[in-house]
Amino acid sequence: MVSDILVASNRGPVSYALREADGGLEARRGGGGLVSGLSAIGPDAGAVWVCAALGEGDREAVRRGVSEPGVRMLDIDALAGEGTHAAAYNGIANSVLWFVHHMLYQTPLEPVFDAEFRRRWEAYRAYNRAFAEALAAEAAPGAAVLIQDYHLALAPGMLRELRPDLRIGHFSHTPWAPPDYFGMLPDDIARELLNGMLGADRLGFLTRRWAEAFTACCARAVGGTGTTEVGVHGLGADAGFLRARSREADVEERMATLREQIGGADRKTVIRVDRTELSKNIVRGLLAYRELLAGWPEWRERVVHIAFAYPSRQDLEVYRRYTAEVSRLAEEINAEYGTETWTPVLLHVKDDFARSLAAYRLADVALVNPIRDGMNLVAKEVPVVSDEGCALVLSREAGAHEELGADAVTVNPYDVTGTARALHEALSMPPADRADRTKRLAAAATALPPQRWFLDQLEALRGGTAG
Ligand SMILES: O=P(O)(O)OC[C@H]1O[C@H](O[C@H]2O[C@H](CO)[C@@H](O)[C@H](O)[C@H]2O)[C@H](O)[C@@H](O)[C@@H]1O
Ligand SMILES: O=c1ccn([C@@H]2O[C@H](COP(=O)(O)OP(=O)(O)O)[C@@H](O)[C@H]2O)c(=O)[nH]1
Repeated sequence: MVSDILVASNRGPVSYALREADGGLEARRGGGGLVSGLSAIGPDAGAVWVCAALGEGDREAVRRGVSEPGVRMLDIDALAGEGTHAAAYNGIANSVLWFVHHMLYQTPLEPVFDAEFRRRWEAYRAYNRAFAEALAAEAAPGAAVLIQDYHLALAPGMLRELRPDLRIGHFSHTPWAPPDYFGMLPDDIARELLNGMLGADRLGFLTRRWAEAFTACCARAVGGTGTTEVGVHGLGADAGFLRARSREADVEERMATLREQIGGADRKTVIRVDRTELSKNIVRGLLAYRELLAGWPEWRERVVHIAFAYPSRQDLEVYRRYTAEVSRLAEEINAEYGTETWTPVLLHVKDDFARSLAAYRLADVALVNPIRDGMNLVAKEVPVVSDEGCALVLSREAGAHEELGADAVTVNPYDVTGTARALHEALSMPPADRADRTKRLAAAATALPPQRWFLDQLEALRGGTAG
């Protein structure tokens, strides 16, 4: 199969689970914002989406030749050697590059760039090469290839060598680290990474801030960005899809269940929906909620915090520890403040998109307080779906803050007391003000819908109007 438009990313639009009962394969929607954004494009665009097999179910699907239209899954371990995917995805992408861009290291102890790191880097190269080779084989002459994210930073340069005829784009869904922080990477690795990306004709970022940080890193480490164009495309929410999906029966059912769990009809709700991800700052969010109950006792019995923290990157020990800490803290708050008739925190850890939409619809306040976040689509989805208006408490370090800051209650994510105060302010917002702000937030959140976001990049890459 040769195609004129290719998309490449680690996580694809579906993943497969093996059914224990009969050994059959069950397809599920992939999680996270990259998939939410790109799925909206759909197979109608004529694009082929090349992605990695992420678990045993996916690998079995590749072996059995099971696939979805327009999706081509790569079994990286079969192509590049057993263990390559885990070493590249867990060992480099998520525990080095993600940590650098989100500035997550606790620097007295980490990072340590030693011989083990170099071995994992080899695997990261092999993983990128497997993608580059698959893309080179699938692409029609002169095709446009849009490579996604930090997992695939080397693929643009490798693909350029294999197929100089292609138009190659790369898009970063994460923040980009400022030069002083990026400078922690060994110099040769930093240069290899930047030069790999600069193999693309065009690089895209979610905000001007991340694009400028990238350009500054290039200026320092490799003397500039050369002929590669750098553009900004602020991925927005898909209003049509979200509004229709959030009115379906399964969402209504979940709203009823949530209302039961909340208790009293006049109780207010503060919601959050995230992967259990270090950068999402869930622990400080819970600490802030506890300070709200301590410092503004009038909210006791009158508010419930619904926290959806669905599993993410559980192969990494630091994520497992973080997940346990989130549960421990939620239990502690419930033990400290809960009564016979009131559970202050409802923590749910199972990935359930319909339930998330139900929470979006009924929330009074949404808490989005990441330490750093490329965009944060949850902040954009809530105002689109909300039934009666929802106040948004938003970290100034989320990419979404550039577009939504004017109508949100802004917080410094490290300032727990400030976040507690912001929650109080948001809960106290007069309903008319809240509804007006929600309308403006929804308009800003949908300014660049995913389909447009994708087509703008495609046009710019093919030499049309730059975004
Ligand atoms: O694939 P995972 O390891 O499970 O992680 C999920 C995704 O997380 C990151 O998403 C980012 O993309 C969003 C859309 O542009 C953006 O709103 C958000 O701020 C980012 O965190 C990651 O960049 C993706 O590659 C992952 O698939
Ligand atoms: O149970 C859920 C809850 C949410 N989401 C979606 O996951 C995405 C999270 O994207 P965001 O940009 O906020 O953060 P990321 O997880 O990509 O860092 C949003 O589109 C959510 O609607 C999901 O797939 N399953």
